[in-house]
Amino acid sequence: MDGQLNRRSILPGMEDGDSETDQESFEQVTLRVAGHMLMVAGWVFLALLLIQTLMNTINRVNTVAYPVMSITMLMAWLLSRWRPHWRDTIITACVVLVALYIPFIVGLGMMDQLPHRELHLLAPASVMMPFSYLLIFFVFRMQTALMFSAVLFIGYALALVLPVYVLLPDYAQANAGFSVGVILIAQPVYVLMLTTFAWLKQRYESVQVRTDSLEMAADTDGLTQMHNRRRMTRELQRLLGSRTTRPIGLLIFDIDHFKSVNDNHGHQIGDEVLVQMAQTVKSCLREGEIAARWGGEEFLVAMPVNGLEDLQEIGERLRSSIEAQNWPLQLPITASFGASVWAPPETVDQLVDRADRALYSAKRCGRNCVRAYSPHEFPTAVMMDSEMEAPLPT
Ligand SMILES: Nc1nc2c(ncn2[C@@H]2O[C@H](COP(=O)(O)OP(=O)(O)OP(=O)(O)O)[C@@H](O)[C@H]2O)c(=O)[nH]1
Repeated sequence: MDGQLNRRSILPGMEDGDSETDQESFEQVTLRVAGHMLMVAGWVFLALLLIQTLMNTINRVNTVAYPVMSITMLMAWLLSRWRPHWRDTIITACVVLVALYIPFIVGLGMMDQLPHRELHLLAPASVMMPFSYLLIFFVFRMQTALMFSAVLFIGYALALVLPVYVLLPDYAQANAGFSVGVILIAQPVYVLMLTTFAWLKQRYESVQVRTDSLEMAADTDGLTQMHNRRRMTRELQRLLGSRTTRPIGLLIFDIDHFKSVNDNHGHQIGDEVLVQMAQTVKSCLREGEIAARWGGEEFLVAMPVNGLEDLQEIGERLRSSIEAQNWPLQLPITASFGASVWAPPETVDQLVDRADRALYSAKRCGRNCVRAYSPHEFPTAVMMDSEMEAPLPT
């Protein structure tokens, strides 16, 4: 086991690509639903205006707005075909436009048409309604927002309908009644649009949470909960790319004779040692230092240092605190360390490779020690296990 987990190993049967496909199809669904909603809202809106025109109740504002809105929507449609990746922005812009426009225009129209001062007050209220819905959907979750919106809508409908029949004389009722009808139809359309967006947002958030936890799992070692190799490589690249004034030091260490721990006491004890090792490393970390399980029984720590000596001191502190730990079954667990300081412009691989060579040197020197990379020492540094002579943990 190399300690590296990826999505495949976390969710058996789930391929890496699966989640990406999931997300892609979700985005497609999102856009399709939003597009359908916009189209429905647009058609309802145009139909309402068309009815008004046919019934000759259109006012001077609508005369300008009708062609303007039609042209805007046509251009939005053409634009989204021409630049598909702008589609969600265009759809959002159009929905906001239509959503604001419907009550606004109807409100103005109503002000034009209603003969009684009392009813004039209701017209601006129709402009305020969408903002109220918006606020409700902003504050509450979808189901609660829907409930409040329904209550608000019923109250508003009564406030609109009753005065028309109570206050207006017969001759004005038909005209005002029509405007009131248009306003009332606009309200559910608006709530429907907000509901759709609230639903899409909820879906998006749940996909996001799932994606984040998958990302997290893909970057974390399952046994020790430390960063894994994949994450550490990224962190190292970030560290080397950052403009820190201090040199970057790297420690790589490997538990001594870990195979014999497994062979003599079983893999479960081996795992316990690895978990305790991770806790020991984490407890020794200071701000700005990062650690990972690099693979198997190998760990890596990186941090800004003042030089190679400083790095060796940090390694020595870690080595002695590992040695001083109370390990499962009182095993005499120790680790050997390799240290190297980044020499630009070398890559992450080159830096790790130099630390790894120093680690071989530490193993060769009897283990349980810290060795720094020295370029003169390593032309033939790779040693066989049999040449190493530290005592085995029993
Ligand atoms: N329990 C357990 N063992 C692991 C895990 N990953 C790797 N190992 C074991 O770690 C051991 C590594 O052994 P070697 O590479 O021979 O190294 P070593 O015995 O530590 O010897 P030196 O490094 O030379 O001191 C192998 O027996 C692996 O099976 C793990 O996740 N859990």
